[in-house]
Amino acid sequence: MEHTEIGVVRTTVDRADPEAVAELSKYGVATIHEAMGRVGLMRPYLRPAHPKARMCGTAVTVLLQPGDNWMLHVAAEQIREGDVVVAACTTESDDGFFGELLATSFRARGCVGLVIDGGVRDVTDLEDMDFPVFSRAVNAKGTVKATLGSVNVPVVCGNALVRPGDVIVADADGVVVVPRERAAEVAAASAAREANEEGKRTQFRAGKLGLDMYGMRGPLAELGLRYED
Ligand SMILES: O=C([O-])CC(=O)C(=O)O
Ligand SMILES: [Mg+2]
Repeated sequence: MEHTEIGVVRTTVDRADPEAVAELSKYGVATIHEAMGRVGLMRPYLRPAHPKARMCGTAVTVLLQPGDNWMLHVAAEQIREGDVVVAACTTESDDGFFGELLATSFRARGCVGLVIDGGVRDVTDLEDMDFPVFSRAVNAKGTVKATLGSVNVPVVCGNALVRPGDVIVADADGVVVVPRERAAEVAAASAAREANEEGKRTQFRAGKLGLDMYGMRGPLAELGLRYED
């Protein structure tokens, strides 16, 4: 997707249903990604800026220009309780767009985390604040406020399409985007998947092998797998 909308701030966002967001917050990124049909994952170069980072919320999207964090300040005004800010950039840039000052501002507006296809700084402070951030880099290099981008337009962040109001879940495994219309359905599918895994876990704990649980012996024999002394 091309980033074509520059100089726009959409002030009305159709956010995912809060109950579905609360449901999704119970599940890990791997579970949600699988339950969705193996789609929606951002690229794995987006990493937590500190180990405990985890978040679930509705997206306020930002389109940044490289080396310029002006639109993050514009976005702050659009944040509502429970939002995650998702910041993409018109072209690759790993400067330190965001730090503890912006985190303080975002949190005061109700923001529960940031995903940014760019760099962040002040990561020790972010950890002390327990403000979850996922970024492509940690970089002390600062940014300017000189060029227009956009807020609350569809963006591509970490190779995934994010529309304002979509659900973002991020944990140590990565970042997944759940389209806002699918939030309740994906939460239900995640619950079913988790129940299924609990069944398998119980059997593994009891010593059962995947070979038997998944009926793998027949296909392996058909392919000619031999057991030798
Ligand atoms: O001020 C900035 O441009 C980024 C930063 O370090 C902060 O938000 O603390
Ligand atoms: Mg700072």
